[in-house]
Amino acid sequence: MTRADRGAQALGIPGGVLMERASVGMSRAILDSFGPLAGRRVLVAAGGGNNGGDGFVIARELYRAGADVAVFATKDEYGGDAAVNLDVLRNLAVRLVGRDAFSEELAGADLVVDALLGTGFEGEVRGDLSGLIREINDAAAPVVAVDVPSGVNGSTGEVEGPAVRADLTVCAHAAKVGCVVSPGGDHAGRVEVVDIGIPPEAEVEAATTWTDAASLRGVVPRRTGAAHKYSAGSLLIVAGSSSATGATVMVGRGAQRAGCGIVFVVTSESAAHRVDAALTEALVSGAPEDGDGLMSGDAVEHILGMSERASAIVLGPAAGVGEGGRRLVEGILNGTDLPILLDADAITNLPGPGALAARSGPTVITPHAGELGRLLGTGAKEVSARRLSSARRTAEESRSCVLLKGTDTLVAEGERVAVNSTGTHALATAGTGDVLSGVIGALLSRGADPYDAARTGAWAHGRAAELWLERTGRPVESMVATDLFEYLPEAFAELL
Ligand SMILES: NC(=O)C1=CN([C@@H]2O[C@H](COP(=O)(O)OP(=O)(O)OC[C@H]3O[C@@H](n4cnc5c(N)ncnc54)[C@H](O)[C@@H]3O)[C@@H](O)[C@H]2O)[C@@H](O)CC1
Ligand SMILES: [K+]
Repeated sequence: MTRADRGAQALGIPGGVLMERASVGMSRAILDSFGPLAGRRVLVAAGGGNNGGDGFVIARELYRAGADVAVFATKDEYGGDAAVNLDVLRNLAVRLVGRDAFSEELAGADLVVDALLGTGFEGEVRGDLSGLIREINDAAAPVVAVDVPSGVNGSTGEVEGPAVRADLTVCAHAAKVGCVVSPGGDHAGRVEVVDIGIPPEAEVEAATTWTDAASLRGVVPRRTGAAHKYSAGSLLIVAGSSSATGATVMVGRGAQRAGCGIVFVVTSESAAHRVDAALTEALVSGAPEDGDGLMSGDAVEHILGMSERASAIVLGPAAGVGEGGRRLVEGILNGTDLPILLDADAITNLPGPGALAARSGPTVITPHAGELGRLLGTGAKEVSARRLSSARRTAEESRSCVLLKGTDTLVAEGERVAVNSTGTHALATAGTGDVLSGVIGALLSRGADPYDAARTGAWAHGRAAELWLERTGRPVESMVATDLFEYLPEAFAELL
């Protein structure tokens, strides 16, 4: 954003013009959501930088719309465009209030505009600003954040101290990373983007992008007229144990609904007939198991033999954790160059991200924060606090594609990170992760590259859950993972 902003100014567009356009657009968005504001009390809290400058223009615009506007400015002296716009307010019937009157204004406000800190902020909020932020969060009035909720790092989504909890965040030019990546994203409320007039010459290619349907056009591999079941994608699923067959079935059915031509399954010998009965269209075989009913290291040979008929492998769900599992994972990773997706127990069986770096074939891992925390040795809490950098770091150290699950599922590979746009908390239920592995595995088997397979899979999986909610009108709590199968085809249809 900073580079796009500077680029526009280097082309000759004055910073004050960008500020005016941003703030006028934001004001319109505010009025659309909370208007009409005639006679209503609005409190604008403005910080010392250009985010505060935006706040001054928004104050002027909402005043023009008839609101009773009070502005609290944190600094005594302003410079540049912010100073110009603060001076305009002195000529209008907008009340400029001091810190002593802030709390009282806040108590009487119908709407609060948070223009304290924007993209110029990082680290932990210093000084009196943290007190202001706490007060805003305790107030009854709805809160609109300008560009980024104050206290949220706009570039990473990290939150190190108090941060504003907004109902609406209005972003200039593009959604800020911090407004969509957790935990910052959980502070942003609804996110709206307003155009501020950045010309194409000043556009910057972002390292972090938003996976929406438009960004996936042309990415999903199509089945051609000359296809046979192998050319349409042949996936080998290595999963489950004698006592756990459900996950295997979920992966298989997810893969089938994501267009995989043929699914092979290898599972523990004593479970094979049950998986076979549940997966009508799949070819299921059993592999040697240990005393606990888990596939043992001895299963590697059988699995590698089966892999000769496959174009991708999904390795992991419910296969068990331990010495046998470790030998299994190691043997498969080193034994084939096929694209491999590792999930759940297969991730836990890895000694560290470096264990994947030596592979010559493509690898995708799909951990949640707990699994990634174990893999990195940092713990789930640290991963949850720094999702973007944790995913990036893992992608770098493992030289793999990393899908970090969450409400803001991230897909990281090399320098790139994609933030998924679909999904609902209905997905917070057992088995949905297995379905996701199957979907991504199917896309890998159909020839999609790992990054595209992972972000397409995440998008379609989230979209299927949204469609289930829309079509059935049922409460989020009642969704089960198998509900996704009916809606995956419709989700994919939206991408074709
Ligand atoms: N031409 C431009 O530059 C445009 C800027 N825009 C607005 O300007 C914002 C960026 O402005 P700035 O770069 O001036 O930065 P900000 O206004 O986001 O932040 C700078 C202010 O925050 C304070 N600050 C920084 N770190 C702090 C910390 N840890 N604790 C307490 N205070 C801290 C600084 O002292 C300074 O007063 C954007 O978010 C957007 O709202 C938009 O108006 C679009 C155009
Ligand atoms: K803000």
